[in-house]
Amino acid sequence: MTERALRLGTRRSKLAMAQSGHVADAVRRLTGRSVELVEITTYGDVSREHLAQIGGTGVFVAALRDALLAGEVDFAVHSLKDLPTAQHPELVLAAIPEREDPRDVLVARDGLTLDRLPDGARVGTGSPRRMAQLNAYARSHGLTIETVPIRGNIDTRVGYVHKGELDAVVLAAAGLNRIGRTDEVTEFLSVDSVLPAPGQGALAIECAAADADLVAALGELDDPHTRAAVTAERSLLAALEAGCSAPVGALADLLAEDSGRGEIVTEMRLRGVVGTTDGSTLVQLSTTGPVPVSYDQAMALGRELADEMLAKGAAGLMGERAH
Ligand SMILES: NCc1[nH]cc(CCC(=O)O)c1CC(=O)O
Repeated sequence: MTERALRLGTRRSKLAMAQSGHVADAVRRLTGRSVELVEITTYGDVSREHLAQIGGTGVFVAALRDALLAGEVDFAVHSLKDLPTAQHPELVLAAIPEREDPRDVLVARDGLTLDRLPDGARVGTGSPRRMAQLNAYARSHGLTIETVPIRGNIDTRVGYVHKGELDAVVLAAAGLNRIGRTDEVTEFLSVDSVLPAPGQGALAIECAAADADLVAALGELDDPHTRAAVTAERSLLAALEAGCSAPVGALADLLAEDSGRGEIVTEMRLRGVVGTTDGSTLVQLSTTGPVPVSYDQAMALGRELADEMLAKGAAGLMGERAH
């Protein structure tokens, strides 16, 4: 008897289709089963409002989860950074595959980089996190830039630069990589200047917790290092009681030392930032913890850093909390 095809619920955007396509291929290779894509439109795709105004996390995610819960699809692929931190009672993140480049990038006219932007340059981003860190960078480098709130899919955002309406836009490297447009990047922004969103560059593969066989099969795609890192980043975000539209950046990475016989990983480092969108105040801290990192340790590292950031006034910088 042949098993029926697995149904992968996906958004229609070019980025979502690319992500889902890659995961579908991997699942086919792994399970030998056929996988079909089922397109679903989410509120985040149709709304013209700015994301920060829609408020609330998970606008891209809700419709996919509804389809999962209704049994219309078997699994779904999300950009992890769009996923609310709260664990869904009936769904499980069966796999978090190896993360892509987590950095933000600049796509600017004439090959410009951040420190060569002209005075008064207009830089498009709808993300309070990016605004806060870009404006802080500008202030500390004696630049004057104007951050302009934009949103839309990658084509729309890059289009503002091509049409001459903006000098630059800031996007996630991973998104451009996945749709094959990395060559349009004019600068990969150092994480020392701009920390990415928690989970940026990682995907989450979600299915019903009750579907034990599928949970196990999809689990083959899991990358434990990525899972530990994004768990710490998302724990920080949750402990700050912030959502995906809050001005919070976080990045966990593994620190290695040369043992004389090759590199050995010694610690996990977690860096976090919160700031006002005008960049006048940033709280930026980091902490380290032992490896290998259990789930509980990753969670604890995030909470620990959040506590330190809150003690330095992080809560007062986040403004209205999105729920
Ligand atoms: N907020 C939209 C979104 N969700 C995930 C990505 C990029 C891919 C990723 O971070 O995994 C993007 C686009 C962007 O921020 O430029």
